[in-house]
Amino acid sequence: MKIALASDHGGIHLREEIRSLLEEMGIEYEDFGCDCETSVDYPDYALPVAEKVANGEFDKGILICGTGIGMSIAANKVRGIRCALVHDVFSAKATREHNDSNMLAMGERVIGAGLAREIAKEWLTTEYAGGRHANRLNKISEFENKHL
Ligand SMILES: O=C(CO)[C@H](O)[C@H](O)[C@H](O)COP(=O)(O)O
Repeated sequence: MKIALASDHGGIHLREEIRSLLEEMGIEYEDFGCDCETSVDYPDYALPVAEKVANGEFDKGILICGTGIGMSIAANKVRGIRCALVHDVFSAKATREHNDSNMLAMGERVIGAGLAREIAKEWLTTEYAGGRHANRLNKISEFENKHL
């Protein structure tokens, strides 16, 4: 599994935590920034990283900003992306099993490092359940193919 990782200025500390988690878990990743503590615009990070996941260059992506909201809104504009904004472990598991989410967004100003690590770990290790959920995802794909 290869993970694409990015944050804006509001998520750099949590991004460091996720980097060390990925290293501990032995998961390959590439960090796409941001590189500075000055203010940047989250779509400049969310959109290119989401495109790399959508085109298969990376298996999944993790995005962090102050709330995770801006990153998730931007990433979900890319066809084929199912980016889940998650701040609890139950939802991390559910969104992999039910939504086959291929991107995870979290907010550094919302949760602490310990919880973020637990969420990411659950999300990275939970498999998609398929079955009835596939019908629902197909409906989203059909809409995307028709309208985007
Ligand atoms: O998009 C967001 C909120 O929905 C992110 O949390 C950003 O990190 C945040 O908006 C950045 O805010 P700042 O006041 O410019 O640091």
